[in-house]
Amino acid sequence: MKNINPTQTTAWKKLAEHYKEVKNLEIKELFEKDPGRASEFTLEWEDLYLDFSKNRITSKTRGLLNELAEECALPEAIEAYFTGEAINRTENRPVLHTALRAAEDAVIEVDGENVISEVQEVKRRIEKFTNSVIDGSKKGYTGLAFTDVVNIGIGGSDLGPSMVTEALKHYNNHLKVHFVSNVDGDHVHELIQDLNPETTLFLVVSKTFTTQETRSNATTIRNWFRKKSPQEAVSKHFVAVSTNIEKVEEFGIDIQNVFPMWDWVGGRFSLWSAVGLSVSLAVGYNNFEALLKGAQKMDRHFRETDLSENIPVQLAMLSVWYNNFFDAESEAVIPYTQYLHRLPAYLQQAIMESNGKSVDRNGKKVDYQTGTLIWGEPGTNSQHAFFQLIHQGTKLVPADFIGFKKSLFGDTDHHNKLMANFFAQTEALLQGKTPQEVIKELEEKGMSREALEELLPFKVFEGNKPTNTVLFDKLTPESLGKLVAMYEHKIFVQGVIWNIFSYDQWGVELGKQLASNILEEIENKQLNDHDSSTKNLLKFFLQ
Ligand SMILES: O=P(O)(O)OC[C@H]1O[C@](O)(CO)[C@@H](O)[C@@H]1O
Repeated sequence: MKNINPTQTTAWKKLAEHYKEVKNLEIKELFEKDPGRASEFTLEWEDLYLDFSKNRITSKTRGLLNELAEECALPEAIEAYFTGEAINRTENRPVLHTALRAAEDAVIEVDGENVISEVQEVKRRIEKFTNSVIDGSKKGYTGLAFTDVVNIGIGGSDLGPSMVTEALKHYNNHLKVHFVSNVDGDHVHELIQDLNPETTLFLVVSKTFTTQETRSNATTIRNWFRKKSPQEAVSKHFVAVSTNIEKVEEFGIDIQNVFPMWDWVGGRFSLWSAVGLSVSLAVGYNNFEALLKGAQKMDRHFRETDLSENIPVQLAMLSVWYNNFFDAESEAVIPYTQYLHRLPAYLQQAIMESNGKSVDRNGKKVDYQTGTLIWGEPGTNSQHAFFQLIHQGTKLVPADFIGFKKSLFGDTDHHNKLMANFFAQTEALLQGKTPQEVIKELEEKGMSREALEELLPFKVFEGNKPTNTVLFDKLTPESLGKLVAMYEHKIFVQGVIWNIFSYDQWGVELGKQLASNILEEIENKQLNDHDSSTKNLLKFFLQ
């Protein structure tokens, strides 16, 4: 991958000039002037309809953003990504979550070995295991079939599987799937008090198998389980997903019960591997496979489509436009389905752990903005929570609105209301409400001139707030796969443009180290040297 400072490119300089022409443009005027605007800035692909016309862009902006992508050598970078080049340079690893959903006959080599056969082998194991748990042929230590599954993991070993399991709840079978992640003991104790050890399967999911939270939760659960069952029962109830077989064995999980994963899969991109075992158990292997299929289709689209028509590329470049030229610090993701209520949390890790970097690929501190802050909640709940700030606050918050033409239960009354809000919000954010419109409205209500003038400034909406609308036919495993892969590739593109390494996460280490030192001090009631704030806090805690 090339090493290019984006701000030194010709396209960046042109964009900086162009920004001055565009920054005060009103999107609604652009619509008035150009009847073809909506179709110009819409991409339709399979069951996905992406409308990005409600953005502060013109055709020239789009052209320049595409030039920037070209100048930053994005096409070559995409090839390096898909073909297994070690683009995670600080860990010297390829980044191959795409191999997990590649076609069976694909050839992707790591150290001269085609990894696809191994991937397929693990998938067959996932399938067999899933079927045996669902049909009840795999039994617990007293001969009963499993009713509950607990995924023990954190970060990428939790957020992806739990987001997808929630998203696909409609497709669930009889198994109840739970997630425990936080090292907060109240999380795990709250969960186990209602579980029957005879009918519960535990999946200990940890790429490294060294993560404090996961090891603590797994230990607590194993101790609880051991009190209620004979020693040999552990092998019937505990399964692990990890790259670290040694540590798994040391922990006491039968080696036969280990599903491997690989160093070339980043934790936050691992839901497509055996890390997604909980998903497969919850919705059945065929649905898991359909999820992968959706992602595979998005991979193809991303790899094979011209930059200007490429969905993840266009979304990424718009995000760069707001982040680096408009100084927008955050982006909201608003899914109009309750099923996707964990999507913002999932994307927080995927996006912020990947692109929250301030050192470029030369090891030099960047002098431009990188990773955006991500936040969101489902609509319509979010409308009654933080939309006030998006509509009338001082900050610019570009937002992705994600909706579906059909609901899953087919209640059209509700769905029409939901989607009316979906369309109304992006329109309101675009149009705003002018002083004239407010005056007219208040006059019609018979308000006195004096009262009207006092109220006027509070009732005006500036509008001109950018949104992308992502509309799918229906929330299915396949459409979800496409959606998640779309964001994964958006992350990749932004990392290329910002010239940073998106696939390491050194920034999470320091806190872990300090926590382990402080734990020792707390346990021994012996405080070491700290800043006076931390020292006082620790003293207060220990009192
Ligand atoms: O799967 P593991 O190794 O337990 O790691 C869990 C999470 O911890 C991190 O390394 C850091 O928070 C994430 O990247 C990862 O998803």
